[in-house]
Amino acid sequence: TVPPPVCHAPAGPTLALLTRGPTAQELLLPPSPAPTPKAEQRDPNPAAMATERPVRLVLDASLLLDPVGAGAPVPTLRPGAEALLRRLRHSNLGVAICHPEEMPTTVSGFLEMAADLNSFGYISLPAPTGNHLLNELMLEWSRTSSCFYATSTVDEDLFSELQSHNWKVIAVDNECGTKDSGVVNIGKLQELLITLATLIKKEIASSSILMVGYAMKPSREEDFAKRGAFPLYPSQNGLIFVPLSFELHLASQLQEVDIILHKMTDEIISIDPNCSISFPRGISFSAGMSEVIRFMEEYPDFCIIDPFKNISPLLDRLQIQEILVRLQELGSEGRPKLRAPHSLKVINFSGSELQKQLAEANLSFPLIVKPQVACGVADAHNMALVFQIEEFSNLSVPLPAILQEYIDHGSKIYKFYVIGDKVFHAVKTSMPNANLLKSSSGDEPLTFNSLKTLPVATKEQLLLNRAQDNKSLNIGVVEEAAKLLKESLGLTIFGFDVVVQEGSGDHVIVDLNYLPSFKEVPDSEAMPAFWDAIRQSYESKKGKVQT
Ligand SMILES: Nc1ncnc2c1ncn2[C@@H]1O[C@H](COP(=O)(O)OP(=O)(O)OP(=O)(O)O)[C@@H](O)[C@H]1O
Ligand SMILES: O=P(O)(O)O[C@H]1[C@H](O)[C@@H](O)[C@H](OP(=O)(O)O)[C@@H](OP(=O)(O)O)[C@H]1O
Ligand SMILES: [Mg+2]
Ligand SMILES: [Mg+2]
Repeated sequence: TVPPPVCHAPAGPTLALLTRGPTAQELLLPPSPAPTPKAEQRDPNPAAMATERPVRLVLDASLLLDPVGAGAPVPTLRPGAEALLRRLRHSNLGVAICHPEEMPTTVSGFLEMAADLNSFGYISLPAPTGNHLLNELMLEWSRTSSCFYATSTVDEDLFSELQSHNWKVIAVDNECGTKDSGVVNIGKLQELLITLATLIKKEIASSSILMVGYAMKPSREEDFAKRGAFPLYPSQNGLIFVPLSFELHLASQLQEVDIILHKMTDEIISIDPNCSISFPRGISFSAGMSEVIRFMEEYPDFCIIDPFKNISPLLDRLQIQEILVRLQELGSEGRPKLRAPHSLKVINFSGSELQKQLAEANLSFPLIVKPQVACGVADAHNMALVFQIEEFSNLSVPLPAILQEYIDHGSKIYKFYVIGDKVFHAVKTSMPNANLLKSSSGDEPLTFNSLKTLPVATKEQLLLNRAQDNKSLNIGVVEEAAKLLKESLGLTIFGFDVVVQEGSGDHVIVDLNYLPSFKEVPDSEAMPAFWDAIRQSYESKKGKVQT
């Protein structure tokens, strides 16, 4: 195969940019963020100026390779490096991995593969000779971008050459440290992102730039990050996002951060099902989240999205029911009724009074049975559809449970998402009418997990539904409910599920969720709404504190 063209800078030690195909500039780095419109069109909003200059980050090989495995036949990444690369991949920074040219190909190949996997560029750094250490491309970057060089190897000559061209050097975890005052020294790789974010924020030096520290489970972080939700390079409305690391000292991270964004239910260890949940009562959290809780007790004015007490009711399907019942005054003449399903809390399924209780709660079979605990623990989504009272014996749904009226809704569900002051909704296939499910369940309850094994309608059942005269959704009624929910819940981002009852056309809200994934909303709409919601929440909280 023809060796990739190598673009060499002028004589002397150069950075040979190994490229395949287009010239180094296009290939080496993923497209940098869109350049700001020309000065005359520049948005006066300082946050818009945040997109003034692309930010480029060059990672030296020493930062990523596991020093313990040095010289091993197969190179390995240092602990934490894989997470760092994954986060940088979605950071909207221009990133390149740099390694000495004379490095064994087993190692350089490994790094080049890591670069390719993460859509980074890579730079092969020939042995330093003479006094020119930067090649033309890096010099050009210095002129057009804010540039950062992160390494675990001290090279004073390279550092001073970089700094003379306005590069910021970050030295990570190097034993001897560096005398050079301009170099930012940090102890652990996990500190790199927040250090970088702090430097970027300082570089932009606009008071409107806000740093958001987020805490959620890795899979949820990845889902958001892949959509571009967490840029390290300021979003269009001036937000910078960094992961909060529970392995580092929290207070020092929060000194740099303006907002905490969290999904506390991802950090729940257990919930006491026998006590009514009222944060913090009934809930035990991970050590990391417990530290965030203590921090908020000490600094109640710190902006957190969202306050634990506001989220707490959404962990409890009984409290969700109480919230939804309050909405029922909404209905008005000539418009579909918006309501909660009839429901009843039970602490066991064998109560002799059960039949009587059901009648008092205006409940008849089929019933959908859900754990009272709505999320945060593994079995929060273990449910059952029960067609007759006999099927309650040995029912596997966690107790206490909520028995809910099952609404025949033609297997169509409307997932509404309130993101700041915007309301989105998506239509998804849902469970079919009860008669279609009963036939397949004999005299047994239909048990399922709503996240993993929801018994949604089959193609045939969907066709059957088509024939029905399904009442359509009245968006106005639901958007009014969304507005009321937002005011009463005090939440920045939440979701709720609406089904339209066949026959009556009642709009029934069957579920309420905190910080859902709103996967169905296109990124181009969801991300700006997500960022605006965060900034609005911050500004309204700050406004309240100042008054
Ligand atoms: N009362 C009801 N009548 C008819 N169908 C229902 C009812 N409640 C729930 N469903 C159906 O079951 C699905 C799961 O129920 P629900 O949304 O309450 O579970 P969840 O575990 O809270 O799900 P999520 O992941 O949305 O939080 C709903 O999406 C809907 O398809
Ligand atoms: O994982 P727990 O704490 O049990 O709570 C779930 C929520 O109840 C669901 O609403 C989430 O699904 P969506 O993000 O699609 O709404 C669901 O998100 P996930 O399916 O991405 O994990 C969970 O957050
Ligand atoms: Mg739901
Ligand atoms: Mg839910």
